Amino acid sequence: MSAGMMRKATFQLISTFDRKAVPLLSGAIFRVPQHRCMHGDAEKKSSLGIAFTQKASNFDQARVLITGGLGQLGTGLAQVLRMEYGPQNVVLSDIVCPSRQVIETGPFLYADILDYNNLREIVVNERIGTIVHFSALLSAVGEQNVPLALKVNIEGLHNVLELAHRFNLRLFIPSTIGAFGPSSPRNPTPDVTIQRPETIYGVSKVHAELMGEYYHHRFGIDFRSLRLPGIISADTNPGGGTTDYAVQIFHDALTTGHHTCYLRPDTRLPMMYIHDCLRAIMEFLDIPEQSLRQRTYNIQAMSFTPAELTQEIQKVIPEFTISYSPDMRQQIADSWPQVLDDSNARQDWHWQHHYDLQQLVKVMLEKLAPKYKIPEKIVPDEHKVVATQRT
Ligand SMILES: NC(=O)c1ccc[n+]([C@@H]2O[C@H](COP(=O)([O-])OP(=O)(O)OC[C@H]3O[C@@H](n4cnc5c(N)ncnc54)[C@H](O)[C@@H]3O)[C@@H](O)[C@H]2O)c1
Ligand SMILES: C[C@@H](O)[C@H](N)C(=O)O
Repeated sequence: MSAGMMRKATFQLISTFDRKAVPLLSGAIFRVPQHRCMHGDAEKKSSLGIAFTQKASNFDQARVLITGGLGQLGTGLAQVLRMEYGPQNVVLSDIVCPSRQVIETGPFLYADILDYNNLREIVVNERIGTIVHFSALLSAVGEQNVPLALKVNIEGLHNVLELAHRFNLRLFIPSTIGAFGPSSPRNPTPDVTIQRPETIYGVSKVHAELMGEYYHHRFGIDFRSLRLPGIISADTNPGGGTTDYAVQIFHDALTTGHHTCYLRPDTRLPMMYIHDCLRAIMEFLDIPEQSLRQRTYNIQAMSFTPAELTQEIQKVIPEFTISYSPDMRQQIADSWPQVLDDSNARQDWHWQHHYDLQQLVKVMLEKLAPKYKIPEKIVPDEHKVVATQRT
């Protein structure tokens, strides 16, 4: 399949989420790095001492490994990467059982982020050139099991950094709004400011940002990170964070008609529709190194409170109701940014979000209604999502 056809196919895939709101994903993202094992053309000498150039074949192309790939973000990213680069060139991995669909759509491997030798074996055997490191315990589950969060989020990170160093891998590790704390400015929160998070998740993500940047400066590793808001998706479930209500509320609106929210009605947090998130990752990884003034960028799309989200849902489902019963997640949310300042991302690599609150509500209801066998007319035509290119 030609590159153009692949991009068209990617667009078609994306258009199953939302027919018009996502543009074509651009050019080559994962340039083949100078892998120490075998990548690229190489000057070799035969046993007779005759020099010849060994051409890189498809077999020698560097490939992408996604760790923690069966969570909320991994399968979606694998889908878009595979449409661009071929199913075999993107290896999903996790420690949980893959669905039949995962097994049928491309390579999947068991990979415990705490098992360095197994990871090294995978990098060598699978000719990995880029790691997208998604394995983590999120903010709420991290607080419930701090020893495990320390292991997965910090020891796991060290394993990935060591592999990147040894094999000269490219490394993308998402960070989060949770990397800020109560002493950070909250509205807006700039890229470089006080970072004193009060969750083990946040502490481990600041550690990841700093360690990644250290490995970049010290060893030249192409480390990149985006501080993501709460991600909202209709296709996958969130993994135990503080922003999860903003997904569950849509399921409740279409089933029971009532949502009990664990946050107060006025709790404002940055959020993003999954398409914008996946597109941001793809675009960010495609930026030439010299265009990046920093290695870790904030990205922002929308910020809303549970009360504002409810109002927007009620425009489509007027009988929907909400009640509030704040729990320990309230304290976490109160320490996080309300709005991220992402002006550096917008300036350096032209980041733009496409989905605002109104479009988010429409696309989520449109996508979830058929899953609950609710006629699509729940979203009246005038509320259907239309393409928007925000300027
Ligand atoms: N989803 C969001 O709202 C959001 C926002 C900001 C940043 N992020 C970051 O993006 C990344 C992916 O997020 P997500 O929402 O898909 O997370 P998730 O919780 O849904 O998935 C994490 C995955 O890590 C796996 N995992 C746990 N322990 C592991 C181990 N020992 N070895 C290998 N894998 C292990 C889990 O099985 C799970 O599938 C995380 O690093 C997260 O911090 C997510
Ligand atoms: C914000 C993000 O890091 C995750 N959804 C959490 O709430 O923990």
